Amino acid sequence: MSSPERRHGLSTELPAAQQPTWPDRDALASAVAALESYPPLVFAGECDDLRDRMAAAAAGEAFVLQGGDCAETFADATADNIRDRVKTILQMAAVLTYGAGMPVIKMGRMAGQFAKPRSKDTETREGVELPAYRGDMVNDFEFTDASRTPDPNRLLRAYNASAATLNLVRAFTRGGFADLRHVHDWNRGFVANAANARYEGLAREIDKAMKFMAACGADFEAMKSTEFWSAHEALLLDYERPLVRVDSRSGELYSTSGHFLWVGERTRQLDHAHLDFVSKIRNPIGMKVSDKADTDELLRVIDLLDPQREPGRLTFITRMGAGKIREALPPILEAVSRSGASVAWICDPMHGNTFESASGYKTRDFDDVVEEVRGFFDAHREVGTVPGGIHVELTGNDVTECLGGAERILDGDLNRRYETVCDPRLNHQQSLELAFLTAEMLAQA
Ligand SMILES: O=C[C@H](O)[C@H](O)COP(=O)(O)O
Ligand SMILES: C=C(OP(=O)(O)O)C(=O)O
Ligand SMILES: [Mn+2]
Repeated sequence: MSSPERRHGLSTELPAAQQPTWPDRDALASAVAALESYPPLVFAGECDDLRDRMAAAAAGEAFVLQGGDCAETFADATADNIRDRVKTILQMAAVLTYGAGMPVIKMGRMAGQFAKPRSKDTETREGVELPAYRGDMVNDFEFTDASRTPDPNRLLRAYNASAATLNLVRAFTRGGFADLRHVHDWNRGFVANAANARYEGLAREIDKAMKFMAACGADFEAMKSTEFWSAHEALLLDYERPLVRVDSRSGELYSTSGHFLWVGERTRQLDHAHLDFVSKIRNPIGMKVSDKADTDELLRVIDLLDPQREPGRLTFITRMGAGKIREALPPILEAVSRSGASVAWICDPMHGNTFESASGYKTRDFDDVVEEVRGFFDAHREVGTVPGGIHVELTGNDVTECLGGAERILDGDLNRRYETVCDPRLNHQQSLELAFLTAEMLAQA
């Protein structure tokens, strides 16, 4: 049996928060050995390319859009769901590209987002206490003892679901589905809906720009495909460590589970395993930063993860809450700027704005989401730093999980299609609205 402890010198000595307790250690060892033998999902050279793209975002020459489910599930990894999520991201990206006047780096919270940190280790329903759902990579959402018991075979199912998802994403984005002319037509359909009349002006401007490009003889054939990157939280170390590989070109370590990995708010302790793990891989990496982040601690994180101050290496994904960002973000931006690090800044307007609705659903209000993005742009303007992108939990489906938006989803509507197994996502319509509103902010930035 191979030993994950010694593989590539990736330590398992350090404490790691939010890891499951696998009851069957032999099954875990077999699953880890199988993962070690599987082909990489991404190639190191692609990760290098993405690092270059992220350097442009850090410098204000590109804008990042990261989007996808809070928690992917095996059952929902269907062609239709994947297509509709990619379509939503492409539509948002087209609008943002126009607003920003810059390339948009498109990244799915996809093909690996199968593990979740939780506030509590257990969940209690009607007096029955079971392990919390920790993502399909660990256990099943169904509330039974058997389903909630962590099962290491799920690590292999997660790998397979990620491989199938990434394969289809690559096919969609390279095989003609991403044609800018289709994407623009879809967006015309969106503004044709009377509820979205507010966005007609911007859509008309984009229409004119497309006609202008066509008249100038722009090569639309070259715009039939696009780069699209995979990203997920590097949470479950029994999945991440075995998928680390030595790049045959450089001898350096890369995660091959996704192009971009981030460390979450609950696992970013400086002396713990997750930051140590990402410090050892060459991929572009991110870390979530809440309003509770201490600036001295962030400077030490930079020294650990980006000692060479390499543009594109490190991204901070801020998630502070609409009511806190204007106060909490500027001092952090100032301190990080002074350190000389060239980090990319991305706004996650979701995780600081979660609350329980009167009817008991975990939800977010669309207005809070927009307000946090506005606060993000304002904070960067105030300090003179670069707002580099947004990070959104979304789906291409017409779910009812977040309140508000032009369709005015109310608390009483949430039960109609509340389908997430973890956090509430913007639906297709709300996602496009956010893109139009962010494009307006970018145009003014
Ligand atoms: O996306 C992540 C959630 O915010 C995290 O898993 C915590 O959720 P919980 O408070 O429902 O456990
Ligand atoms: C758990 C998540 O976020 P955070 O680490 O910011 O809480 C998430 O992105 O789903
Ligand atoms: Mn989430």
